[in-house]
Amino acid sequence: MGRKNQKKKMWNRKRKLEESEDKSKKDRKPYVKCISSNPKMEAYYAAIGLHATQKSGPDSKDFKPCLSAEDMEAERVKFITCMRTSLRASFRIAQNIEEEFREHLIEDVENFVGTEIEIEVDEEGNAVSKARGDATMDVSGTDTEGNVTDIDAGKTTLKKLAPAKAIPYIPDAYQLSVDRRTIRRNPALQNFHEWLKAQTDAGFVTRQETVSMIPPVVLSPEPHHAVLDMCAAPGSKTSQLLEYVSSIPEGGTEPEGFVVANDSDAKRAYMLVHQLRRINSPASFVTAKDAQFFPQLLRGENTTDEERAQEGLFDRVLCDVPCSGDGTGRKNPGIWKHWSQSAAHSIHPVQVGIGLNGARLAKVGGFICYSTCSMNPIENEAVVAQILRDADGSLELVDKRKDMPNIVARPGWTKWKVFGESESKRIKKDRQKKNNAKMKKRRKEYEEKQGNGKSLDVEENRVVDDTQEEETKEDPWSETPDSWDENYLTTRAALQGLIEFKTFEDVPINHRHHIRQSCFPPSAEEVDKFNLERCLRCLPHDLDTGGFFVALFKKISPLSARAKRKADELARANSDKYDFRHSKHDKNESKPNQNEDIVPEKSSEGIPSTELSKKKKGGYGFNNAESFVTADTSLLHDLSDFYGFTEEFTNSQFYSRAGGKSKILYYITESVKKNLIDRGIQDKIQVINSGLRGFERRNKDDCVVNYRPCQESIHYIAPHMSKRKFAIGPKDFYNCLKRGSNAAIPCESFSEPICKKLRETSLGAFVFVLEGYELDISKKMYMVMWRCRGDAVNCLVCEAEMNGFKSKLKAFTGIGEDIIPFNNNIEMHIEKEKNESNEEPAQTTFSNIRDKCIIQ
Ligand SMILES: C[S@@+](CC[C@H](N)C(=O)[O-])C[C@H]1O[C@@H](n2cnc3c(N)ncnc32)[C@H](O)[C@@H]1O
Repeated sequence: MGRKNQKKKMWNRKRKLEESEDKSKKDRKPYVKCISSNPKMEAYYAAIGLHATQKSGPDSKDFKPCLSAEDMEAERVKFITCMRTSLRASFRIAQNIEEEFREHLIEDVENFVGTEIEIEVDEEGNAVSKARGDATMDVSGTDTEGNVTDIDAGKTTLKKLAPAKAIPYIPDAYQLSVDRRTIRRNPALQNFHEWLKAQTDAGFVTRQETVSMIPPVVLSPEPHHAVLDMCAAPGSKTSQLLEYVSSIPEGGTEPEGFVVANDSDAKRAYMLVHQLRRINSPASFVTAKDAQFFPQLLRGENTTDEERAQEGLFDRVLCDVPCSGDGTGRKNPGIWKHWSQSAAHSIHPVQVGIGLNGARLAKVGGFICYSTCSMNPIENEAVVAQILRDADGSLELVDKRKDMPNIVARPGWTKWKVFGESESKRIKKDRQKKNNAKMKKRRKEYEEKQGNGKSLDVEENRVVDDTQEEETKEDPWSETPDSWDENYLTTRAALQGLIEFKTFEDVPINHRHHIRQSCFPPSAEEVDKFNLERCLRCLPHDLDTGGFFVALFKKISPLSARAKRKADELARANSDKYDFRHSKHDKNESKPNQNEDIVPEKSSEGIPSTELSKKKKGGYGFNNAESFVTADTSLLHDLSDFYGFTEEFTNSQFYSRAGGKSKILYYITESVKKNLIDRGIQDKIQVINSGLRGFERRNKDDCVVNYRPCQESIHYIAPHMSKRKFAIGPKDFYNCLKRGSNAAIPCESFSEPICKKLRETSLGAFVFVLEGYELDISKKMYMVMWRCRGDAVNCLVCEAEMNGFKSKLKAFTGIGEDIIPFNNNIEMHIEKEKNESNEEPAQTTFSNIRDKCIIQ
């Protein structure tokens, strides 16, 4: 093609791009506030008694029944008002970082958001966006009472926001008085946002919803524990669990515990790997499998009697199951639009199946946590009751309230009403037709002729009330029920298509596969036995959070053969009905295999086609083409020689996923190898990832050993290195940090002895460690470097980790600078308050609250 034509094509492409950008700008709809309302959801929750209990006193953590209609209405209003405000953002400081450094980060938090902050708001009190001048965010209810500052700044004013609060039942966690969008977009919070991003990238801080932090704290694994997270993606709870098991025992060089993070959706499991990379721990093992079929990991003939007696491998199991998610309405507007009671019934059997398999996989004496972000008893207490029923006395519920003294959580319910949704597909279609403008008009005319505004759909036993539908469209949440009488509330629910079934026998036979016996409340005898009140029910207005449910089981004996059979049957029935097995590996499987021992599958049936094709190309293991296999021995020998490892170390801890001279060698902990790989986990399920990248092959062939260590695992590998490792002082360390990632750093810029050593070092990778931290591995002060051809070295550390090093170096030695200096205005503000009141400004310290927050 001639040059002229090429240019023409390029200009055409550019023009088209500009046109499409212009078009998309024009088409961009203005920000419209989503109405958080759903009449059916409101009618359902009122009818099943969500507003029937209240706090015993304003600061009480106990609850009592609402005895009057006024009390119930007050409860409803509190609930609704809260549900309609946007969710406050929250974050926590990682638990696996050094105490000294944690204190430093807490100080940063105090400086940034520990005092009242003034932010710019528009005339309606909405926070002003820095990205789009016209867009505004809802921060209503976040200001300190009546404290709107009357400073005129054109159309905007300054409004004082309450300081961040330490979350009293989660260690080192904070809840802000603004939502995520405001943090992202308001200029007053820009520095704090930058700080938050940098610390998140470095793995020291995790932005996580407050209630989502509860299950790992309830489980509180010990550092040597084997933990299973059955439904793990996107991984916020997994990273929290990983922090518990990532600590290195005294005298050791790696964690003893591990977390298996599983999700049925392989794509989501890959996202999980990305999320966990921040934590930089080798103690994770990511798999993709329907949790109902996650296998028992016995060791065939080598299984000991003790292992058989314990039944499961895991000390802690988290079942954060898929759910309708109606507790997340404060951050997910879609919940309001799409809520349906059927969703709870549909997901209920899968939730029971996952919980039961979790119980089977736990050790006797271990704990299983069941959690959902739904408020619906069908997904909560009904599931817990069925798990207890099927487990036949092997499990008991544990009340964690006493270990989390400041948590406000309502007791689990022992009775509830069961509703079915009357809307069949046909009825739904009809209703959509009715809402069609033309149909509506005709219908109105017809009904006027009939002389009333209502018609009864006899077939479906459903009252259709158009006038009501019109009214509720506006703002159904602000509508007080005419009466709090139970019968009235049930009828009101019927108006929304919700039909109550008093007993299972009332459920029409053709609906019983959907509305199951297990959805109904337990019998009086079971109520006494199950102790459902020990569950934690978190309602949004109790702690200004999302809605959440948590139950903790203790496994007191192995599951009976009958219980296991039941679990198998349920899982099989569910897998026939629902396609939760997103992974390619799972889709070819139809039988649960919990009771199998590790017999590698011999047949080639059930192998994903991609894996088969890989086999044809590469000729490696067919069960799991991505299996971890011990790396090439000659390569490991060369590595040991060049970096000074013992061969025992390299031979046992480096794996490749493709065999031969693969691009990456993975570093896997002894405990992951012994408990998972050696037990044949790879023969049973799809393994997505494990360990950390230990060595990476270089494309250039200019060095004796063409593999360089990776920064992500260097803290675990370097203690075993006896060659090419240099301890340097803080100034030399900072010298590398200030130059940035991959920049050439002249040898002469280091102190004289280090410069001399560097000049004597041959081409290739080496490691710097901060003096005094050689054996203090948990502080992670190792850096991967490269000796270049000229008189220079490179620092092979990415930008995010460089920032992390800067923060730590400043905290440990006082040298260097903080990555994001905090807002000077706030400093001035504290100073001003101090001068005015001659005492410390209120709420500037979190330490008091932190002291109370030691989880036992
Ligand atoms: C509530 S989310 C889990 C959230 C996660 N624990 C966290 O804290 O980030 C539920 C997850 O379960 C997965 N899932 C759905 N059905 C599953 C099944 N049968 N087995 C395993 N995972 C499943 C979904 O893909 C989804 O990622």
